[in-house]
Amino acid sequence: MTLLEAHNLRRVLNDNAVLDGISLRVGPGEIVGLVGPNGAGKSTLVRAMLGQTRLESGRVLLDGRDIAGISARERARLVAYVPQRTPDGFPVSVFDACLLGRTPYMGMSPGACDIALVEEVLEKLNLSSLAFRSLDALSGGERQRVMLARALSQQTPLIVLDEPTSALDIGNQLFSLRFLADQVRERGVGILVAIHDLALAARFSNRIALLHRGQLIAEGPWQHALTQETIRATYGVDAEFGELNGAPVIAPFEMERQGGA
Ligand SMILES: Nc1ncnc2c1ncn2[C@@H]1O[C@H](COP(=O)(O)OP(=O)(O)OP(=O)(O)O)[C@@H](O)[C@H]1O
Repeated sequence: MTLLEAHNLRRVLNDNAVLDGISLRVGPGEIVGLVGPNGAGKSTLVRAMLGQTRLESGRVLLDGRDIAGISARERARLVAYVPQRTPDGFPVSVFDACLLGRTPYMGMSPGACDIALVEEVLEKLNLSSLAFRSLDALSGGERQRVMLARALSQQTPLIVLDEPTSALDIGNQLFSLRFLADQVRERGVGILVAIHDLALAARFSNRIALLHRGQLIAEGPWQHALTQETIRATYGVDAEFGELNGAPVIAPFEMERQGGA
């Protein structure tokens, strides 16, 4: 079974193919790490796979059905999205922001089980002390952690995240990704995560999809997708690989100049 499938997606902006024939799938119980340099098309692909982008061609299947034919409410029961940027000017409490994640299941107002679930998620993510603070009054990293809590409150079989650790310190980066990996193991959730940190991507993903100029350059286990050749061709840097306590280490170096200067 596949939770999310993209078939031959093509998106052109300003005569530029931002997505150029991309096919990708995410199944239950796996984390797919989407990596690639700035402007590669990661956010565009993420939004396309959520049915939020007009496409020149291609189609996206969510839970086996064309996403265009699935209502917003049903989509929200199937997939939760953590966007790259948290909206400003959103003066609700942390608790209410997470409760919004329960909207696809609620009638006019939240039930006791919705409230209990949000309380539980906030506690598990060490956010209970912020529950009644306004979202607008939080730091960037705190807000990013709340957006993850909101997505988890949605209790979907699929979670799509666009750079969910970009504002987090190293402790919270590890904590958040470990928490997501636990969701995969315990609940069989499928995850698509766009992320810049190649070592973290390698450590937590079952599969890596490497995007460059709108095309998938490599896809597979990180040892296959992230090689000196693919990193050189996409990021324009050299890389050395290692392992520390079982965790991959990927160190970038400036490429040596050919022929000197
Ligand atoms: N509205 C737009 N009009 C024209 N070009 C756009 C528009 N939105 C995005 N692009 C271009 O599409 C390309 C892909 O952008 P996208 O945001 O998907 O990249 P990304 O891989 O997520 O980058 P980053 O790592 O910097 O977040 C970029 O070259 C960007 O400039």
